[in-house]
Amino acid sequence: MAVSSAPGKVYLFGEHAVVYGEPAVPCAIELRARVDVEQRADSKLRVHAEDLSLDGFTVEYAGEPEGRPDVDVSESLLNAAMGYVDSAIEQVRSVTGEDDVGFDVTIESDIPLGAGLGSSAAVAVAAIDAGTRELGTTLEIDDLAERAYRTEHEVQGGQASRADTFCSATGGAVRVEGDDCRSLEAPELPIVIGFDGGAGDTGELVAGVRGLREEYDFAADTVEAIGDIVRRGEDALAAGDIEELGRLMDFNHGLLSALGVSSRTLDSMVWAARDAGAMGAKLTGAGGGGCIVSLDDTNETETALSYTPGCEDAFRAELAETGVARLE
Ligand SMILES: Nc1ncnc2c1ncn2[C@@H]1O[C@H](COP(=O)(O)OP(=O)(O)O)[C@@H](O)[C@H]1O
Ligand SMILES: C[C@@](O)(CCOP(=O)(O)O)CC(=O)O
Ligand SMILES: [Mg+2]
Repeated sequence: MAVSSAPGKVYLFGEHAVVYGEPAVPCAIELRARVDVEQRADSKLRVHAEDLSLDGFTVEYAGEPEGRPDVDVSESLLNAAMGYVDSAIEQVRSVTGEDDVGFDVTIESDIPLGAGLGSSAAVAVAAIDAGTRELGTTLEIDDLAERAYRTEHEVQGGQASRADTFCSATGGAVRVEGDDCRSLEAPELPIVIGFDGGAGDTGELVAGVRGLREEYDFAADTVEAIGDIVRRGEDALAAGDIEELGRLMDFNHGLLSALGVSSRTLDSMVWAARDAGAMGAKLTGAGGGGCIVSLDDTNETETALSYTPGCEDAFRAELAETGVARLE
């Protein structure tokens, strides 16, 4: 058996715009997905995912298509739910050339699903890493990140950036622009997260922004303006100017909101954080529901969020220095 874990992330800046070639700066956080992979004697895939529930049932399924879980949900929902693991296992088969190999896969994760903290990337990175190692191949981190990116690209309907997967594979703060992925020096950041208990569908939200961008020049300009914010944000990060980072995060949230990917609860959490004195606050990830990220070195934001209607959980997040971890 091989076991790997990989961290989730928050975006300091640049989600969505990064899909169209603008830069983005995500930052890995100490919430991890852990994936155990064991080769089977047959060619079946059996997945046990405690945290993935469909129609109220924990997902446990065996291979395609006859072994799909017997739950009353649409095919597209089923594909969105199983797609990342199925596609990660396909990557393992393709890297190793062992097309008929079967696996038992068990996933445990601290990262809420679909909430903008990069659970999909962490699961893809950890599954590909454990699966390839189970077959005797240890991938270089860059290769691992690239393979995990292909998984996200496939499941998100051909629309994904390398940001989440590179960040999860390497850990730390990173900068991604197209296929140029690099690690950044980052000061210690007082990250506070608010979670509304909900989720957004990354593929759908990305498609929504794409549509707006094609229809309206000013939406395309908005995407470019997010790129400008990220470039200013990099300077602020390099200078350790956390107040400026916060201002730029506020601006970034406004532009994401203009692109239609915020929600009432994300906006109320953002405002609660700002009212509590946070240096800045924005949604993180695809949006639609899920999490906001704010910067505050006092306890005020966390406390204010915990009393904010619609906020289910508020917590501080530590930067994860380690990306993929090879546990067994
Ligand atoms: N613990 C888990 N077990 C199984 N699949 C998971 C798990 N966490 C995430 N996933 C996969 O990732 C998808 C959520 O990814 P996504 O919509 O991109 O949101 P995010 O990456 O922001 O959490 C889930 O629908 C599922 O396919
Ligand atoms: C919206 C996007 O920029 C980030 C999505 O992040 P998440 O899956 O919501 O954690 C999409 C992408 O970069 O592939
Ligand atoms: Mg994702």
